[in-house]
Amino acid sequence: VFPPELRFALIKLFNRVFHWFSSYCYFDITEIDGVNTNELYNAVQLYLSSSVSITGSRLSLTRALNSSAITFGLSNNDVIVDYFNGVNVLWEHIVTQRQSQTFSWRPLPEEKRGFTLRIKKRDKSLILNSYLDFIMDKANEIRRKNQDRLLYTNSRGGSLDSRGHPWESVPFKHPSTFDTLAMDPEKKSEIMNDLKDFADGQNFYQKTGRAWKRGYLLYGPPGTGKSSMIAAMANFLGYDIYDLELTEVHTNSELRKLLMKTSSKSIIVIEDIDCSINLSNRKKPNNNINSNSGPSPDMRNGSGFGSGSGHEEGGGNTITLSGLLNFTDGLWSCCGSERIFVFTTNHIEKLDPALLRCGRMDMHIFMSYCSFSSLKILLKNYLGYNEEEEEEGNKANDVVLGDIETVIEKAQMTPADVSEVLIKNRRDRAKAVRELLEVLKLKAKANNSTELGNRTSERVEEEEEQEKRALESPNVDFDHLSSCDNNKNGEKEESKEK
Ligand SMILES: Nc1ncnc2c1ncn2[C@@H]1O[C@H](COP(=O)(O)OP(=O)(O)OP(=O)(O)O)[C@@H](O)[C@H]1O
Ligand SMILES: [Mg+2]
Repeated sequence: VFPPELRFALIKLFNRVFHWFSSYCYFDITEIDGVNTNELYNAVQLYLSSSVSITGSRLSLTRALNSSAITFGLSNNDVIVDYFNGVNVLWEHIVTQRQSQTFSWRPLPEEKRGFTLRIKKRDKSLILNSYLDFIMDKANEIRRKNQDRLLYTNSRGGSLDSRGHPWESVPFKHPSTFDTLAMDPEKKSEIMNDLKDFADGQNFYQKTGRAWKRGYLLYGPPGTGKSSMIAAMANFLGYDIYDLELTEVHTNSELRKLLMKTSSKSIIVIEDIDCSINLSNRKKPNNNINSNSGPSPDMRNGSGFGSGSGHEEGGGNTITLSGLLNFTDGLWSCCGSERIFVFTTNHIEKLDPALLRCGRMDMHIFMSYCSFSSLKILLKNYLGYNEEEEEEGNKANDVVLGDIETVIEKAQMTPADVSEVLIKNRRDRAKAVRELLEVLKLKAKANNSTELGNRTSERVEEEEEQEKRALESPNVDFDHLSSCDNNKNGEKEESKEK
């Protein structure tokens, strides 16, 4: 009877009047907001999954790819009541069919899903101020517990994904823990305590006015467990890892954006920091400046790392030392909290003093060759070797272990090499230990002879030098046998003679 416009207007009016008298207000949280995925939707879903398990009447079960836990969710159009700070709220999960595919950069799901939150109008401020934050925190916590950890990388080279994120993530499943990590037990517990203090240190950092972050520099030869240590740290604290590939970052502002998109409770890792950036070019613009006196003004202004002034070589990397320092230390580094920076390198001597100076990286950890105390951990983990148990009888093994102890420092084997030997023989404990001793002995011997060799070659070089000096006479023919430089001299003198 009514024309559609009038009908529409009436419905609108009715709704308005209804809302005026209703003591409730409603908030819609849709799964997709424009073209971006709504983070809050995912958070609410996870959050409700933790409380839904008891009260919901109909639940949907999901298990994410590679995840270790099943999550419960509200089924379509189901309702659940939650209780927060003395206030009752009602959540409804609403699923409708999407009408027509509107234009978008990526295909949208067939269904339109969203949560509706119903609260009393008088509770509005309380809920909006703290409830949603609470949900976000809780969801992060649940995610960490369920999915173990996430490993993020920026391997896409600056391009963003459909959600506008520069980071790509996969579930992080590294089994390394501080128990499996072979290193000096004292050093290990020192690091563990440091991490624990950091994680529990919110009040301390607040009180002292420091940003809640910490930096570790891991250095040592390849195969000594630097990457394993990072995994162990993540597993110990339950943090996500952001593996930052510096060579994929082109500008300082890109670096800053990456930082802004990291979550708190995370470890930001830059592996092989000496290789990630071209350090040799760095010195070019600052030839006259003593690099030991900290970062020069030039470097601070942006001609640090990468291609010198940053504009040469067709838009190569323009990441600068100052950019990197700002990344770890500057105001931007505090845009989240509870973050750990870890840099690794095989050559600490190649790093710029500015990166090493006090307070920049809070702890420098040297990952060394396998020591006897580390070996004991490996023996326990790989062979089930138990010291007390062994003491009772197996004297033969004790002798072998004693021998190993005397030779292990000389051998300079990495834990990676040692584990290789142990894995190969893990079925036969005695054989494994014997073979390890053999390998260690060989290695020690080789090290000894190269040391000797080095010394003798030094001596030989010296003698040659002396001989050369003796031969450096006007006689031209002899010079042909020596190095290029002498050769040139020779040619010159030859032409002179002519
Ligand atoms: N300290 C250690 N404790 C236990 N396992 C270790 C240790 N060091 C190395 N390994 C073993 O050796 C392998 C290689 O170690 P890892 O990748 O951690 O070395 P790295 O120091 O990061 O080497 P690189 O400098 O080449 O990156 C690991 O898979 C691990 O099993
Ligand atoms: Mg490594």
